[in-house]
Amino acid sequence: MSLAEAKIEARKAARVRRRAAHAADVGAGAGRLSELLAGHRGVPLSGYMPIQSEIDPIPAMAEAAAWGPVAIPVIEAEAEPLQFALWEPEMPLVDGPFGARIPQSPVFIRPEILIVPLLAFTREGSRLGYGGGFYDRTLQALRASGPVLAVGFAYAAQVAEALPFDPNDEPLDLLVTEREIISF
Ligand SMILES: Nc1nc2c(c(=O)[nH]1)N(C=O)[C@@H](CNc1ccc(C(=O)N[C@@H](CCC(=O)O)C(=O)O)cc1)CN2
Ligand SMILES: Nc1ncnc2c1ncn2[C@@H]1O[C@H](COP(=O)(O)OP(=O)(O)OP(=O)(O)O)[C@@H](O)[C@H]1O
Repeated sequence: MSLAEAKIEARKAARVRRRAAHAADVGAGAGRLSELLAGHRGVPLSGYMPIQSEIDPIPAMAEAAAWGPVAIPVIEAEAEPLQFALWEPEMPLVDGPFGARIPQSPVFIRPEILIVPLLAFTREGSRLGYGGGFYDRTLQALRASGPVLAVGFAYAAQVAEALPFDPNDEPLDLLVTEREIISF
């Protein structure tokens, strides 16, 4: 199996596990994320507007927004890093590419903490996304230009024993699930 085929298979398996976890979600994840973010108050951070069966970080983002700048990802172009637009609870949003909501009038910032959505993770800190390479490109660019903490946010059930690895894959620094905070 080629690497690309292995990633497709891993994504399929991960979607099944994530969907089941989402159906059973009682909302415990955002509390754990808040716990972690409380140690970094005022640091500019990026969350995300959940799509599909992603775990919901919005309550933790809303709390963090009381202390410092919070942003959400915006795709400016294919094969380019993501940009991050300032976000406030209840602000007007419009549909962006792939169904993720984005601000109507984006004001971009450089986050130092990225809450990263994912399909699957390993206990060694690898991550599998949707295959756009957006977070890989973004983390590579941010890591080259200054401090950044990549915090995966996922259901515990999204763990994989191993994931197909390509040299462009950027590792996570931390991972938060509804059960625990794992540092790599
Ligand atoms: N909530 C959230 N926002 C985000 C991301 C994300 O992963 N989650 N992104 C992180 O990159 C960017 C959006 N990128 C995405 C890339 C592909 C797909 C996706 O669903 N792809 C389809 C296949 C392609 C298609 O529909 O044409 C799929 O997964 O089946 C979703 C988001 C920016 N915003
Ligand atoms: N920094 C980079 N420079 C060039 N190509 C890259 C870079 N990062 C990723 N890519 C390419 O983008 C494609 C998609 O990458 P990959 O399958 O790892 O995406 P993903 O991590 O699942 O998605 P995402 O990061 O958007 O959540 C691959 O062909 C990968 O080699």
